[in-house]
Order: sequence, then structure tokens, then C-alpha cells
Amino acid sequence: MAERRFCIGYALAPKKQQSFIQDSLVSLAASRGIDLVRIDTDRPLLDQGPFDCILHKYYGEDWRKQLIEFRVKNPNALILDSPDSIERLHNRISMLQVVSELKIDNANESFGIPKQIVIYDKETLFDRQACEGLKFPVIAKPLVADGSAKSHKMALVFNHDCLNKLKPPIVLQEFVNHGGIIFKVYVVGQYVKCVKRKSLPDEPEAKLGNVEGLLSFSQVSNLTPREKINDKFYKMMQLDDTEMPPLSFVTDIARGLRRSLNLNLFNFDVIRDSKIGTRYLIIDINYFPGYAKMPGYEKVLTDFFCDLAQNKDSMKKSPDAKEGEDKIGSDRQLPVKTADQETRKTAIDEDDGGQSVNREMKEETPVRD
Ligand SMILES: O=P(O)(O)O[C@@H]1[C@@H](OP(=O)(O)O)[C@H](OP(=O)(O)O)[C@H](O)[C@H](OP(=O)(O)O)[C@H]1OP(=O)(O)O
Ligand SMILES: Nc1ncnc2c1ncn2[C@@H]1O[C@H](COP(=O)(O)OP(=O)(O)O)[C@@H](O)[C@H]1O
Ligand SMILES: [Mg+2]
Ligand SMILES: [Mg+2]
Repeated sequence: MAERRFCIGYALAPKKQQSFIQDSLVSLAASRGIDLVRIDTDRPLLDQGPFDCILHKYYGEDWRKQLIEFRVKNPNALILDSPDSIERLHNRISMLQVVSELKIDNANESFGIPKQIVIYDKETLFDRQACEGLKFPVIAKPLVADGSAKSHKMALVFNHDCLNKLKPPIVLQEFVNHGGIIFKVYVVGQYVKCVKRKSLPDEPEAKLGNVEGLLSFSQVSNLTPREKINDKFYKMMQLDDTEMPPLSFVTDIARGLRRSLNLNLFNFDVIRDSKIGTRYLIIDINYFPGYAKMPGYEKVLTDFFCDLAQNKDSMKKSPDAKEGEDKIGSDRQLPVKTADQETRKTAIDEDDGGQSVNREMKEETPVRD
């Protein structure tokens, strides 16, 4: 009898397709019975396939409608992830709301989000009262985080007078000194990996040479060294010497976020408050991030796809998904392998191929079925 293969159709923007769909991933997945097939987004989705699963980072009303139709015609197919769940990450306020609602018992470390306010119009920007209680410097971030270049354009603002240079709607978030290092926590289903990256330098380094009171920047952790805001600072700073956050703590947060966001594929940015060394602040959550930057991403993703293939048949509707609701995929997550506990692998390592620690961890039910 012919081998039963699991077909995953992917719909990705060209840049994403180029970085994520590498030959090494396609061939490893194929060797384990998973076919990765490109979806032509210029053609109707229903004319393509058949697909057991759709993997997508693709937007627009038309695409959403096509996914709804696809779901009606293919009730057993998985859609990763639900457009509704992804949507929540497209607004920098709703994105971080889940963090504030998360409860994790940890005696040594604490977590939260930096103090922030949202400004919808120019008048409020001039209103000093609106910013009362907010300490400068602040980072001004576009409210919308839809993946456009514009949505990554930030400004470090040193005083209230400079706010008038900004274009609402924006979020003003207190800048927190964090030693110039950011932790990026990648989540792929039950798998969690934390890496270090360079970030904005602490004040006053960030302010050095700045006379305007406002410093614009974009995608700091992805910049080449030449483009770094203050290269001298990074030379002085030792990325290698920075201690990682405790593995179990990061994993607990990742697990909690995965449940409440109802997403399988995301990462989040965490900084450690230099003033309170045990306080961690989550500043950003991204859907389907640059996984190809994770060493060994092919295996992590292939393992995840194989888990999907194995567990697909046992996936059920979640109790809170109403019939006919415009929820695609959000009612489907990978069920746990045992009734209430399972062993899973969590990895913490350095971004640039440094030391890597893999630990087997016991965790409670990581996802609901
Ligand atoms: O392209 P990459 O590999 O830098 O990945 C970007 C992510 O970088 P990261 O994995 O966190 O280092 C990036 O993360 P940051 O916002 O830089 O924290 C975003 O997830 C970005 O997607 P979008 O533009 O917000 O839709 C991601 O871009 P897309 O590839 O999804 O367009
Ligand atoms: N509250 C903050 N305090 C200090 N640095 C921050 C803060 N928020 C963001 N940053 C820095 O700005 C960068 C971009 O901000 P982020 O919210 O992650 O936006 P993006 O979605 O474009 O990645 C972060 O990677 C970090 O270096
Ligand atoms: Mg970020
Ligand atoms: Mg982001």
C-alpha cells in the first residue's frame, strides 16, 4: 500500500517564502512524510490541493474569505493559525493585554509589560495631562503592527516637546534600561527556544550625540553592525557574558501565552530591567517570525509538522468555539500526548551558534484539546 503522506500548503509573502522555505527544510520534511506545497495566492485556494494543513502568513479580506470557504469544504484540514488569533497581534495594545492577564507562580522572577499609553490623535499628543505618570524617555511605536515597514518605524523620545513630531495613532511606552540585550523567545507548538540579540543601548548611551531629543530607528535586532545606533557601545558590551533568563520561567510564559493567544507559531521579545535584575518585560509579540534564524530550525519545524500529522485525527473543536463562527484554526491546537502531563523539550541557547542547553522538562497539559 502507498505511504500516507501529509500535505501542507503554505501561503507566504515572497520574502518570507524565500527565508523560510529552504531546500533543507523541504527535504527533511519530505523524508518524514510531509510535503510542503506552495499555494498560488493569485489562484482560488479551493482549486488547489488537497491539503491536510494550511500554513500561512498572508493577509487581506479576500484571503480570510478563502480560508473560511476552504474550512467549510475541508472540515478536517488544519489552518495554522487562525486569522482571528493572528489579528490580535496586529495592534500593539491588544498584543500585550494577554501578558497583563497571565498568571504564573514564580518566587524569584517577575514579569509584565512596560508602562504605556495609546494616543489616537494630534491634540492628545500636545496634552501634557495625557502623558501624566509616564516617565521619559519613551519609545513611540505605531499602534498597528501589521508587518509593514511603517509598523516597525519607532522613535526614542527624550522629552514631551518632541512628541509633536510623531504621527498618531501611536503607543508611547516607557523606555526601560536593559543592558542593550534583548531575549527572543521562539515558540513552535510545544517547543520553546530563547536566544539573545542586540538591542538599544541603555540611556545615557542611547542619548549620546543626540541633540534633537528624538531618535528614529527600525528593527534594531536585525540591523547589520554598520547600521547600529551606537556601534561603540556594542563593542564595549559583551553579548556572550549576558546571563539568560531562567529556562523554566521563560517556558512558563511561553506556554501561558500560547494558550491565551491560541497560536502555535509566534515569538516574543523580552528585556530584563537593569534596575531590578529579576524583573522581565515583554515588549513585542510576532506571528510566524524569522524561524530560519534559529539554528536547526528544519528539525524543529519538521517535528512540529509530524506532530500535527499524527494528532490531526484526534483534534476536536474547543468548547468555546461557536458553530458557524468566523474562527478558523483557532479552535484547533495540538492535543497533549498523555492525559495530563508530558515530557517535552525546551531549548535555550545563544543566537550566534553559542552554547546550547537542551533539557527535558515536565510540564502540565501544554494545550487544550
Ligand atoms: O524576516 P525576519 O527573519 O527578520 O523575521 C521578522 C521578525 O524577526 P525575528 O524573527 O523576531 O528576528 C520580526 O520580529 P521583530 O518585529 O523584529 O521583533 C517580525 O516577526 C517580522 O514580521 P512582521 O514584519 O512583523 O510581519 C519578521 O519578518 P517576516 O520574515 O515575517 O516578514
Ligand atoms: N520599552 C522598551 N524599552 C527599551 N527598549 C525597547 C522597548 N521597546 C522596544 N525596545 C527596543 O526597540 C526594538 C523594537 O521594538 P519592538 O516593540 O520589538 O518593535 P518591532 O515590532 O518593530 O520589533 C526592540 O527590539 C528593542 O530593542
Ligand atoms: Mg520586536
Ligand atoms: Mg514586532
